[in-house]
Amino acid sequence: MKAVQCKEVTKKYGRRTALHGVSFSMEENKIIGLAGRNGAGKTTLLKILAGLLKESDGEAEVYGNRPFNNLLVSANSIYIDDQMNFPTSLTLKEILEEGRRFYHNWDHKLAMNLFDYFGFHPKGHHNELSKGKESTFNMIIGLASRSALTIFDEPTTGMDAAVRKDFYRALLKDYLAYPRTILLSTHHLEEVEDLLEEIIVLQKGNLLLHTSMEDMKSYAVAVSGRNESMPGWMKHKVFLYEEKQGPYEKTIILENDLTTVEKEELKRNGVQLSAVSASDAFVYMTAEANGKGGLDDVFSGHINSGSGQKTSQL
Ligand SMILES: Nc1ncnc2c1ncn2[C@@H]1O[C@H](COP(=O)(O)OP(=O)(O)OP(=O)(O)O)[C@@H](O)[C@H]1O
Repeated sequence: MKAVQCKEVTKKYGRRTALHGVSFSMEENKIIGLAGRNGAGKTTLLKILAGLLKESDGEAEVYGNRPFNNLLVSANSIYIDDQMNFPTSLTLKEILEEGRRFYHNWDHKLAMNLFDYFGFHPKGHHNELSKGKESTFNMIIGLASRSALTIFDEPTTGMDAAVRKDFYRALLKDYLAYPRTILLSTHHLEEVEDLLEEIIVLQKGNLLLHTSMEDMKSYAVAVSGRNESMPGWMKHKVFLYEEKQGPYEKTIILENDLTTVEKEELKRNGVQLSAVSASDAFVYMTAEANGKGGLDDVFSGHINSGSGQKTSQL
């Protein structure tokens, strides 16, 4: 059975459309990443799948059920983000007890072991935690719930590097022991790319890509060399990014569909081919061609300000 199925899911907030007819499906028992630039629609999509928001058009299904206001879906899924609120009257330990009562797969031993490992005080309160500690506590709930669909929306906000590493390890260990469908949105693809089996990329509310992590790792290739060494057929390739290195040389990031013959010709011409990591490929493929030039232009004063005046040279 599909864990998630989205058919032409659209979400409008008033006149703003956050998702434009997004369609994809996810097999169960996989760890899938959701990536996209700020405002791409990640949280909106995840909240629809968690049943917290209703799609304006199209259909989202979680294990064959429409998630909005659906108790069956709520009982079998969990949505973790950095805005979770708990009754202030409850201690941290009491919150975990409540988790045990609500989630039928809840592993209280795991919850308490992680609670102790990360140094929480049983009588502490959620609203007194630092940002990183709050995310760590929420992550414990997400893992211990062992929900069939576990959704982490930017779960590492505020966590320091060591805690993030612990979180990824705990997630992987527990997933291997108790496979379930885990959907994880992140702005730090480089940190999770070895954890993910698939990746979904949203751009401005549209589905840009849904592919295996293996394919994402070879999605793009960097081609560097002298301008005259680039064969004419290159212009028919999909350029993700191009940068001049002085007047005679350049580096081009291409979608990696080069044939063996093409690669050999490039090498014979002295052009260097190098791999592009999945996280770099993501940055290139979602870079905005906004007509404003690059960041370098901002600092060299080439961008027009809103008033049409040139900004001053820094
Ligand atoms: N409650 C809301 N009312 C109006 N517009 C909203 C609301 N929530 C989100 N939006 C808009 O919908 C779009 C998608 O927002 P969303 O939070 O889903 O993106 P995101 O990919 O999670 O962003 P980020 O990475 O910055 O968290 C944005 O343009 C945002 O301004």
